[in-house]
This record gives sequence, structure tokens and C-alpha cells, in this order.
Amino acid sequence: MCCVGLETVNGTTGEGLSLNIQERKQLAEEWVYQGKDKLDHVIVHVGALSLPESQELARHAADIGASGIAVIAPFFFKPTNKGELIAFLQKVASEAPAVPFYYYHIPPLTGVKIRVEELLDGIKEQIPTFQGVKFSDTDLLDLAQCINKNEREQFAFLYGVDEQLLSALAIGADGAVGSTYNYLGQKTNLMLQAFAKPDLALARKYQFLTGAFLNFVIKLGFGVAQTKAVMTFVSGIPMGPPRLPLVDASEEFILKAKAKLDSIVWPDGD
Ligand SMILES: CC(=O)N[C@@H]([C@@H](O)[C@H](O)[C@H](O)CO)[C@@H](O)CC(=O)C(=O)O
Repeated sequence: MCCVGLETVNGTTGEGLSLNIQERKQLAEEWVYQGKDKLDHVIVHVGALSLPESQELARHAADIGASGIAVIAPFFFKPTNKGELIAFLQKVASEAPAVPFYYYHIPPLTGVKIRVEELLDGIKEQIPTFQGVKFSDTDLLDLAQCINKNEREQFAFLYGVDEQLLSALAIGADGAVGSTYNYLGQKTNLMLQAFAKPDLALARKYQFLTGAFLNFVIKLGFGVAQTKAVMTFVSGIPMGPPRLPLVDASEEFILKAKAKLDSIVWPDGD
């Protein structure tokens, strides 16, 4: 959901696809308003199953001054090839012709596995506002090819598999957008600093510890509802219940996840 100076609104953790259009607009407006002078970028996710809805959200994001829009692949009637996916994305992007456009690649949830390397080939000709990818997939070969082949384009590659961020940074990812940064953002910033120094041994320590936590909770069953529960107990700010078909994390999950997180000894001594 967030990283340094950047917020993506109405994405996965924010359950954007479970909200109605009015709710999505309201949230986007509030983030743009509250983020003014605090956040470098507020990217609004405007993807939807219905093209007209997605276009309406894109126009709205442009009107309120969002610094970017992002779109996932439609996931009920799915595009089966690059041409179909680009056609959909292009029709949304063209409704906000002055707003940078990001493709939000998240095949574990959309089931659309069209390789991004293929998608990016010649994309600027069809989507002149194309600015980058939020890449939420474990296929680092695909990510590496995207980065290598598009060096001159200056696209932004924002990585979204938090447990593998360090590997993505090593091959040139520009930043991160993910659910754990809502509660492990400071630790991730320390990892980023160590990587930039470079102190790879220290960076690895942070990555391994984040990984140990995620490995533990994934075995218990970990999704958006559980993420919200962790955000709640870490921040003390109630995130509210998820919307059906998601259901609240169990008390047992919360107790175990909290104990695990509390047991971690971070390199900064916290
Ligand atoms: C499938 C999924 O939810 N992926 C998450 C990850 O942050 C994920 O929760 C994390 O890597 C743990 O596996 C993000 O990519 C989603 C995200 O950033 C968002 O809320 O838009």
C-alpha cells in the first residue's frame, strides 16, 4: 500500500475492488487532500471489471489532481494476450491524458499472467502517459528483463512482493509498494539505507527478519484481513473489518502474529 513518500489508494490492501465507485472517489479525494505537502506521490488505482467505471475513475483521479493512476488487468473476463490487455489499459489511460499511468501487475490475484516484458515492448506508442509498473509477482526474471530492456525509457518499477524486495533492488527496482510497509515501513527504510550504503550484510538481516515474520504468518493463513489485523495491533489505529467475502482475522491469528513480531530482535536494537 505505501512506501517512502508514495501512497497507492484503492489497491489490494485498501480493498479497492470491494468498494463502490462513490466510496473509491471519496477515498481518493481524501488521500489527495491529506497527502498534499506530505507525500511526493498519490497514485490512485482505478482498475475495475467494467471499462466505463474504470474510465470514470480515471477522469475523477485527473480532476482531483492525483499524481498517477494505476490499473490492474480485468480478472473475470480476462485478456488472453498482450493486444487485448493493452487495448483495455489504453482506453482507461486516454481518459486522463495528462496523468502518469502505471500498470499494476498482480497475477496471484488477477490470474492474468501476460509477461510484463512483452507488455512493455512498444507501450509508449499506445499509451503515451505510460510511466511504470507496480510489479507484484515473484517472477524476477520477467522484472529483470523489463528493467534491462527499458533503461532509456526511465520507467519506474515498484516492487510488491515484500519478502523479496532486496532481490528486486539488486536487479534495479526503483522502489516498493506493499502491505507490510504499513507496519514495517521503518525497518524497510533501514534496509533500503543499508542497501544504498552499501552494507549488504545488514540489508540481508532486515530482509531475513521480515521474511521470517511473513513465513510464519503465511503458514497460519495470511491475506488482506490478517494484514489489517496486524496494522491495527501495531499502530493502535483500528482498521475496521474487511468487507465480505473477506472475514476478520481470528483471535488465535492475532495472538500468534503479535507474539512473533514482538519476538523479533532487529539489528537497530528495537
Ligand atoms: C498479493 C498481495 O497482497 N501482495 C501485497 C504484498 O505486500 C504481500 O502482502 C506481501 O508481500 C506478503 O506476501 C502487495 O503487493 C499488495 C499491495 O501493495 C497493495 O495493497 O496494493
